[in-house]
Amino acid sequence: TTLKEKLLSVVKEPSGNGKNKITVVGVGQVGMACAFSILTKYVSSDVVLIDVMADKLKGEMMDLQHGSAFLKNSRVNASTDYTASAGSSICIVTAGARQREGETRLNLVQRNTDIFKGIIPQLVKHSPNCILLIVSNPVDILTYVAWKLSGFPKNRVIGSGTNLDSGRFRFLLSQRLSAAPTSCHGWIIGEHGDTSVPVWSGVNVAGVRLRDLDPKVGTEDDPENYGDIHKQVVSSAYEVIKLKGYTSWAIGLSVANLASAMLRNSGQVHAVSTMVKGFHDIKEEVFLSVPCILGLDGVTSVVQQKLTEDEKGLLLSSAKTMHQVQTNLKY
Ligand SMILES: NC(=O)c1ccc[n+]([C@@H]2O[C@H](COP(=O)([O-])OP(=O)(O)OC[C@H]3O[C@@H](n4cnc5c(N)ncnc54)[C@H](O)[C@@H]3O)[C@@H](O)[C@H]2O)c1
Ligand SMILES: O=C1N[C@](c2ccsc2)(c2cccc(Nc3ccc(F)cc3)n2)CC(O)=C1Sc1ccccc1Cl
Repeated sequence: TTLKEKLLSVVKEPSGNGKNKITVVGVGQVGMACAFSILTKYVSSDVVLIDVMADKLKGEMMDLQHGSAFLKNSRVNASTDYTASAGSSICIVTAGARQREGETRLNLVQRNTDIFKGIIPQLVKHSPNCILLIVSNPVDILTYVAWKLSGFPKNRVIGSGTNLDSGRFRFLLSQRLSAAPTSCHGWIIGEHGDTSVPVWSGVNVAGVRLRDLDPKVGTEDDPENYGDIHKQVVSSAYEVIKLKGYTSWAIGLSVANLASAMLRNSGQVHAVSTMVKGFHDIKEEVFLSVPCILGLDGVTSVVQQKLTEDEKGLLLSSAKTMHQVQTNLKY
């Protein structure tokens, strides 16, 4: 008998996975920030990393495993083989190619779509009941691609969308108002990134809408230029890239927050990318961000915001752009 057999008498062999198993595909800057945030915020005690770079993958796994004693005994595993992801409740996809100098967005989208062809069917095969949470860019289009490749119902294919945009907006607004970011309520919807849509009519602190105090808030002729806050959401993304070469912590924390909301079946509302055909007169099958109620089934409800004609117009033009790019994709 081995020392272990002398030490322990088995009552029952431990069964499969816990209910909070999360797989992260792509162990680059974003994927590792997601994994680290999930582990340190105790969102999951069972994280699996997947990538094609075997050495980087093993190194990141080992480095996180060595912290297990400080992570409430969370388990971290890694493999280039998708069998390791089996039974995941959430699969987070951050894998992707970086935009090359002068590369068109459409070319990058096709390259990332080709990468997704090797990822999504594998995740689906081993975790047929999971929620797919897409982070790779362009996130709204790639969430549509993941939905098409997975065959999942639309409630279980979610893009991080404008969750990060909204988080940056709330931080910047909190700086202007000297109130905590969690007390500054503002929703950025639509296409993630440069052409996102701030819903100024809903921006409020304790239910007091800034628009009710000053109808010019967020407009071009607002003497205090609150509209600059949304411009800064975009410019700060470029500034972080210029300063450190990539972004990681904010996106990692926002993705961990989404995972937590779903795993706790919380019903929390988050701006995430979902299939918006039928909302706000959108006729195309596209994914854009709107406020969604999140739970164990992914997106269970969409909040029907009252939008101005301008806000609706911006959404519709994003829907058209998405649709055009999507119809040119080969997958
Ligand atoms: N949605 C958002 O708000 C948001 C914010 C920041 C970054 N991003 C996006 O996240 C993505 C990742 O960014 P990053 O800085 O981590 O990039 P990165 O280059 O550091 O990491 C990408 C990782 O993907 C892996 N990979 C490539 N092909 C793969 C495949 N076929 N299977 C598995 N893994 C594969 C690479 O090996 C690499 O480790 C980019 O598309 C970026 O634009 C999105
Ligand atoms: O914080 C970021 N960093 C990225 C980044 C991370 C590593 S390399 C570039 C970023 C920063 C700036 C621009 C930009 N554009 C882009 C467009 C389409 C793509 F397919 C990929 C990237 N992307 C990726 C990204 O989506 C973000 S959020 C972001 C970007 C632009 C405007 C507003 C926001 Cl809230």
